[in-house]
Amino acid sequence: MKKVGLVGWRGMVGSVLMERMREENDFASVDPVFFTTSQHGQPGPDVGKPVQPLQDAFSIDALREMDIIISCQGGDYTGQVFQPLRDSGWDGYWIDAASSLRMNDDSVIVLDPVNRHVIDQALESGVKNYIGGNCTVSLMLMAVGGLFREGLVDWVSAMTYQAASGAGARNMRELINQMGCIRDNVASELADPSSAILDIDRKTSELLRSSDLPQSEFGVPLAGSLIPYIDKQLDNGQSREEWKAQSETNKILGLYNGGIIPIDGVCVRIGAMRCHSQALTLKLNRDIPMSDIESIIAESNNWVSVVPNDRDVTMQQLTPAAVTGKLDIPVGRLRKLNMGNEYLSAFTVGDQLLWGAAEPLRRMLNILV
Ligand SMILES: NC(=O)C1=CN([C@@H]2O[C@H](COP(=O)(O)OP(=O)(O)OC[C@H]3O[C@@H](n4cnc5c(N)ncnc54)[C@H](OP(=O)(O)O)[C@@H]3O)[C@@H](O)[C@H]2O)C=CC1
Ligand SMILES: N[C@@H](CC(=O)OP(=O)(O)O)C(=O)O
Repeated sequence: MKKVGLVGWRGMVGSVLMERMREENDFASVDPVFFTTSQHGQPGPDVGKPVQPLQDAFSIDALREMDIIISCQGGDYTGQVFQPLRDSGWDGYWIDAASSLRMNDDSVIVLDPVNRHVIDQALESGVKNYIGGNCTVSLMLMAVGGLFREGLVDWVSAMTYQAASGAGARNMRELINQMGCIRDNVASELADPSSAILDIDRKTSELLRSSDLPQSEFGVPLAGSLIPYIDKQLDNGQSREEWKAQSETNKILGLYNGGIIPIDGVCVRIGAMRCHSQALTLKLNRDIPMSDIESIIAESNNWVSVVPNDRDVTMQQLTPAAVTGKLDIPVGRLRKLNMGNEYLSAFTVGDQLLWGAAEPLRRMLNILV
């Protein structure tokens, strides 16, 4: 049985990974060793079989014992440990949720329902680093990867509606605290049906602009507002999150050696908890019937489904509230746009911690064992 070192399993992404591994009985087929940066020596988690006490995640000697390491600990940890571990001669498989190694030539971005062929080729040629993609990119490809696979896509514009979870656990808490604070601020007016809505609105706006609203994580209000900027600012005017769309998608699809498909858009943080949504405009290279488009999308993997472009069904099925905590990838609002029959609109929702983070890593581990 392969020795698998798990780092970052206590964090938000790591906990979702642990949940999925328990659900799928993955621990039965590996010999798991749990690492920590802060709780060295404490008992390991319950995974249905005895495990050693927690190992020191900074010990190169302990890490070197592993056949496979799977890290959800974040980019700083990867930056500190990965290269010294490789320099020590360790030749095992490194699976990582962090973005640090994604674009390296000796790494593959894993999303096996979309790029199993790329993964298989890399395994054959001896690649040892398998990195989870950016959540927004992975969710977009789980949704409309079939159209790329069929060679139908000229370009894509992705306008995103990204959940608080992408910014971290503390940000999720802050979003709820902001919501509670906004409600509490006008509780008496809300209880009185005759109170004036413009008074409620004025008090709420004043609170949003004041320092009384908790905002140490986001820096600004998210509840009752939105943030049209995610990740770092780049010199070309894109945010780093927007830059990832084209670079990571083309790498996942194995297109980075030529024939790049342009992908660009605006990434926006909204007050959802853990589901990212995206409004896509796809420029197709020919006019194909909607029924063919729907079948290509629906048949491209086991998790995607087409939601009919009907108001009631859309409101019930194509929302973060409906999708949260599930592996389902619904795609709806499919229609040809006024610009012409080659212009397709689509809206998709996906759980940012499942297919957006933990699930591709879990599946890569299973490919290796
Ligand atoms: N692919 C993607 O789209 C996504 C990737 N990520 C990546 O995953 C990384 C980890 O993100 P995330 O899971 O949000 O990080 P967290 O902050 O939730 O956890 C990171 C680590 O913090 C330590 N920790 C300290 N206190 C606690 C506590 N009270 N509860 C749990 N853990 C604690 C744990 O390490 P220890 O046990 O060593 O103390 C834990 O592994 C990110 O940095 C990013 O690189 C994140 C989101 C999406
Ligand atoms: N940037 C994403 C989350 C994330 O961690 O992305 P990445 O794995 O590319 O750093 C978001 O904020 O929603």
